[in-house]
Amino acid sequence: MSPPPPRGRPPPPPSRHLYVANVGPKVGDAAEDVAAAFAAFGEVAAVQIRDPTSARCVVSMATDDAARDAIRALNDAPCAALGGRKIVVRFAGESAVATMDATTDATTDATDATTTTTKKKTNAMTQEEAWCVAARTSDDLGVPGATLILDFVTEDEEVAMLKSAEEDPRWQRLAKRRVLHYGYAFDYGTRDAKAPAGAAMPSYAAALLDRAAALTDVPGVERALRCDQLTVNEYEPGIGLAPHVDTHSAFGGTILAASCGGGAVIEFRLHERDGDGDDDASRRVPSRRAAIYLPPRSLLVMAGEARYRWAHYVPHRKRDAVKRFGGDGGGAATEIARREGKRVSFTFRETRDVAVEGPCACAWPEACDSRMGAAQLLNERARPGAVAAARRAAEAAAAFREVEIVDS
Ligand SMILES: O=C(O)CCC(=O)C(=O)O
Ligand SMILES: [Fe+2]
Repeated sequence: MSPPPPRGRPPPPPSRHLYVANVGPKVGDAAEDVAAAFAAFGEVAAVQIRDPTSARCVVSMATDDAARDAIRALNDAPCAALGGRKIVVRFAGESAVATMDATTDATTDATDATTTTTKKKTNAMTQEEAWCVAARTSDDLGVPGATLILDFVTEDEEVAMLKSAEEDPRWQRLAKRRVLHYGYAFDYGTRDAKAPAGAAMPSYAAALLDRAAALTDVPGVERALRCDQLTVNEYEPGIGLAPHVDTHSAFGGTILAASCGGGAVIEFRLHERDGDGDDDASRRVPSRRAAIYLPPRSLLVMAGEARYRWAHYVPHRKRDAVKRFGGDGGGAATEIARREGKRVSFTFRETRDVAVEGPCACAWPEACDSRMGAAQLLNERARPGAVAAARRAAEAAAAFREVEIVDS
């Protein structure tokens, strides 16, 4: 008798094509998010996503070496660029690449972030659908506590703010953008701001914050004058910011973000969980997404749910899909806004000190680092049950705090 054939198939030989799992629209990633995550290892030639329900894709790097480096760094490890989710990365077999070629609805050519769409299936997903089409107004956005004020910054102020930032010698270079801090320096490791930034709040801040505090019917502006920290982010076209909730323990309840230079979309993502849930994907996919276009000289005020419960995110792409002003759904309701110039955002926050003020007491413990460790926040996407456990811990902590308050 001849020996039984070896079990399983041999692994595909090295190539520039990668099979990537736990990544894709099903778990909340647009093709450009995926391209941005892999771009750290070299040029990304294409990201192919099979359909809108897929959590797998084929990423084609420009070279075999870049593909090998991506496997080494990303396989079976939490991917920081994709919200800390653990992903699988292997060389793709010919069949995976061929299957994608035959059925792919959207291929993002990540080198210039243009999208070619081949409708080979009737339910074809276009890249614009994978994007979250952005509202023009915060009423339309529908995220409680988020208010956009158009033309808040005057043209003269915009010029002065950009000039003042440009001339500041303290710029800090991050992987994809430059940042500058005033008042207190934001620490990208702890996500806290405790150390003096080496510069007081700039001279333009007082007038802006005074005017913000005087706005009527804007939740949160009553705290504007407490802002003692400013972070300036400079984004080249195509660069974004990973989804995050600004640390509850480190910053107060109102965040104000002024946009200068260029516009961009900011997307809000809500991760709701029903009970313990045993569907892994339902824990990772945002249950709601809503985006809004931030034109130059606008001010976005985030308070309440928008600040504490929803993550915000600037997608890495050169074009945004935006609703037309006054669009009623008839005709072409969506237009493409190109990110042409640099966008420089000015984010004003109020620092807080847990040692003095105690932990955050917001109503959303599942998004609250005061009650959930930062590592746990990252892990919860990968580890079933972590959210429920954290929620139980948070409830226990809240109950304990109530006792403390009653006793004092
Ligand atoms: O660029 C923006 O408007 C957002 C900046 C932001 O979210 C932050 O600095 O935490
Ligand atoms: Fe933020």
